[in-house]
Amino acid sequence: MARYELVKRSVALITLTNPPVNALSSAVRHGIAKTMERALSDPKVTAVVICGENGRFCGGADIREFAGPLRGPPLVPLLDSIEAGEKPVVAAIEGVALGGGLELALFCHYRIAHFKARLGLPEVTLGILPAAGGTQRLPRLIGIPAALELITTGRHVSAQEALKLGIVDQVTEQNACEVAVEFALRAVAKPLSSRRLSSLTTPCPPNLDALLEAVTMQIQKKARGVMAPLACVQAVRAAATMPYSQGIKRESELMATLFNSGQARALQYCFFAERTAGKWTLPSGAQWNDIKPREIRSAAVIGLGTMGRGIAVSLARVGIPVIAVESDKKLLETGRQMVIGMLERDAKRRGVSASHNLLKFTLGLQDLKDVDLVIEAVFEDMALKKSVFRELSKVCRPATLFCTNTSGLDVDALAGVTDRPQLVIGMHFFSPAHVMKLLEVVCGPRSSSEIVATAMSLGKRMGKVSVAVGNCPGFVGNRMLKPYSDQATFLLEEGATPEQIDKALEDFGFAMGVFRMSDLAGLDVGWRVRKESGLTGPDVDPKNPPRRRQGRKYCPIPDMVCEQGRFGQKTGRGWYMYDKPGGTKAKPDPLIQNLIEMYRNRYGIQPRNITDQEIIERCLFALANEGFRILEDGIAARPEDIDVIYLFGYGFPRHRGGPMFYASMVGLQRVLERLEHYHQAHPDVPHLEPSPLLKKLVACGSPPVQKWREHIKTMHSHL
Ligand SMILES: CCC/C=C/C(=O)SCCNC(=O)CCNC(=O)[C@H](O)C(C)(C)COP(=O)([O-])OP(=O)([O-])OC[C@H]1O[C@@H](n2cnc3c(N)ncnc32)[C@H](O)[C@@H]1OP(=O)([O-])[O-]
Repeated sequence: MARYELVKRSVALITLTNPPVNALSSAVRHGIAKTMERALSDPKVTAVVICGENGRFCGGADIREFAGPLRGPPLVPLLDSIEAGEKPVVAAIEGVALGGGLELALFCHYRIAHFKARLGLPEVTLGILPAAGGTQRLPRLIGIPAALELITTGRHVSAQEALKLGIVDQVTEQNACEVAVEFALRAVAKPLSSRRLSSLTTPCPPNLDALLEAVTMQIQKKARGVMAPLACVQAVRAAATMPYSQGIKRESELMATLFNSGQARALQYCFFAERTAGKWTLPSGAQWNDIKPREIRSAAVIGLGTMGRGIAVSLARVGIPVIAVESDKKLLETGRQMVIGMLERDAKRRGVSASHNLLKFTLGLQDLKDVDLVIEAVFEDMALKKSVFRELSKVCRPATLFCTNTSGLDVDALAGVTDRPQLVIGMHFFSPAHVMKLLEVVCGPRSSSEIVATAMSLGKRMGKVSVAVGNCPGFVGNRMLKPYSDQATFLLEEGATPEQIDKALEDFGFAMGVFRMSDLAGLDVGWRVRKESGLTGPDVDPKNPPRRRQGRKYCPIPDMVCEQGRFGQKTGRGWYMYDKPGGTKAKPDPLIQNLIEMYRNRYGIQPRNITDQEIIERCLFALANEGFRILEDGIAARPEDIDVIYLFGYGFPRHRGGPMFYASMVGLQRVLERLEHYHQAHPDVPHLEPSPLLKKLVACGSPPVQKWREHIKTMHSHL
C-alpha cells in the first residue's frame, strides 16, 4: 500500500498505492508508517519524497472506513513523525491532494504541485472537519481569512491558486515526482525548523472576532442547521488563539462530535449515492460498464423556450455543435438572442471564450437530417410532441437518436409514433437546464441499451448527475412531488398558511418551501396539467362532490389562485406577492389569506393549530412513501437513485441525505406508524396509506438503506 524505492542513491521515494485515489486506508497508513521509519533510520537516505501512484497524490482518508471502528495507526501521530524528522520530506502532488491527502502534504516540509493538480480540504462536505491537523496547520501557512474560506467551503483550488496562497512551494509542468526528487536533494543541507508548520505562530488579522462572526452568520444564512462548517470556524479560532498542541486537541474534540452525527452519515451517504447513481442496469442484464455509448458529434434542440435554451447552452459549452429549431421567425430570433446571451455570460464566468460558432438557428426540421441526436423541448403537449417525432422520423437519418425533454409524459407513447422506438429515450432536464445538475434519463420499455448508455454518457459530458429511471407519469421526481405538494395544500385547508409551511420546510433545510418553489416554477404549469387530466376546469362533472376528484380528496385552492391570474413570480403574484412581475422577494399576501378563509367558511372547515412537526411528517413521509412505491414498481432501481434526484433536482437538504435516507434515519417503524396515524385521519388520501414495501422492510427489521435492494430484487423492473 506504500512502495519504497531508493532513487538518486540517497532519496527515499515513497509511493502510495491504493487505486483509484490512493485513499489513506488503514493499510496505506501502515505502509506510510513502515516506509517512513525505514527512510528515517537508513543512513544512506538524506531526503524523502512522497507521491501517489497513477498520477494521483491522495484523495484523503478512506471514507468507506468511516462506517466501522478505527483500525490501523491514527493519522496525526503518524504524520507528526514525518514533520519532526531531520530529513527533508517533499510531497510531489499530482492529480489531487484532498482532505487527509492535503493534510499529509502539510506535514511534509515542502510541496511541489503539478500544474494540473487540485488541492483542498473538502471534509466539510462529508459532515466532518480536517482533523489530521488541517484546521491548525493551514491557517499557520496561509493565514486565517484564506484558510477559513477553504476549510468552511471545502472548495478545491488549482495548483496555480495554491501557489499564490502559499500552500505549495513550486508548480511544475514536468513530472512532479522527478522535480520533487531534485528539490529534495537541494533541500538536504537547509534548516527545517521554519518548515515545521506546528512550530509557527498563526498570522492573525486584527479584526479576528468580527471576521469569525461574519463568516458564522454567512454560514448560518446559507447552510441552515448544518453543523460541520460552524465546527470548522471554531477549530480555526483555536488555531488563532491557542498553541498548536491545544489547538490539535480542540480539533479532535470537535471532530468527535461531528463524526458520530447523523449529518456526517447523511453527507457521506450522499457522496457514495452520487457515484452509485451512474451505475445503471437494465432488466436485460445490460449495464453501465459493458455497453459502449455512441459518440455524439452533433445535436439538435427543438423548441427555444426556457428549457430548450438551457439545453442548447449545456450542449454548446462542452463543444457539441447544436442546431436549434423554432417554429416562427420571431420566436427563433428571441431564442437566438437569449441563447447567445446565456452562453456569453457562462463563458465570462468560467473565463473562457463563448462558443458561438457551434450554434446554428433554423426554422426547418429538414436541417436536422444529419445530426447524431435530437432533443425535443417543445411545449408539454402530447399531440404536439407526437407530431414533432413523426416529422423527425421522416427527415432524420435512421441512426439519429431521439430524446424528449418531457417532464412526465409517456416516453413509450412518443417512441411508438417514430420509425425507431428503440432509439427513443427521455432526457428530463431541470430548469434552468444549463444550471441545474440533475438529468433523469427515462428508459422506455423499448429503449435500447445503447441509447441508455449514450444518454447517460452525454449527461456526464454536460456535467450533469444523470440517473436512469423507468417510464411512468412524472417519472421519479415529479411523481413524488405530487403527494408532497398535495399534503401542503391539505394543510392549508386545515389551518396552516403558505408562509408557515414554507418556513417549516426551510427550517428543515430545503432551499425553498413548497409554495415559494411553486411561485418560482410558475403555477400555470400544474394548473394546465390538472385541467388536462380532468381534475379541474369545465370538463369536470358537476355532480362531483366538492373537494373530491377521481375518487379521492382534492384541494381546489391552487386552481382558485390561478383563476385570479396569479401564476407566481412571473406575474408578480402567486402564493406570495412580489414587488413586480419577475421579482424574487416574496411577501405574504393578505389576499391569499382571505381566499383561504373564504374557502374554509364555504366548506365549514374549522381551522386548527398545526405544528411544524405535523407539516414535516405529512409532507416528507408522504414523499418517501411514494418513493417506496416507485421502488416497488421498479421505476427507480435503488433508494440512492431517488435520493440523488431529490438532492440535485428539488433542493432536498444534503445533510439529511435525501427522502429515503431521511426515512431510514427517522426509523422505518416510526415512519410507518405516523403514516398509519395520518391515513386513519385522512382515509380519502391514498398517498398516506403506507406502501407494501415500507411494511415489508419494517417486518424484516428495518434494514439500512443500502440493503433495501435485497428486498426489492424479486419485484419486476421497468428500467
Ligand atoms: C481522519 C482525518 C481527517 C481526514 C478526512 C478526510 O480525508 S475525508 C476525505 C476527503 N476527501 C474527499 O472528500 C475527496 C473525495 N473524492 C473525490 O472528491 C473524488 O473522488 C476525486 C476528485 C478524488 C476523484 O474524482 P473522479 O471523478 O476521478 O472519481 P470518482 O469520484 O468517481 O471516484 C472514483 C472511485 O473512488 C472512490 N473514492 C474517491 N475518493 C475516495 C475516498 N476518499 N475514500 C474512499 N473512496 C473514495 C469513489 O467512491 C469511486 O469509487 P467507485 O464508485 O469506483 O467504486
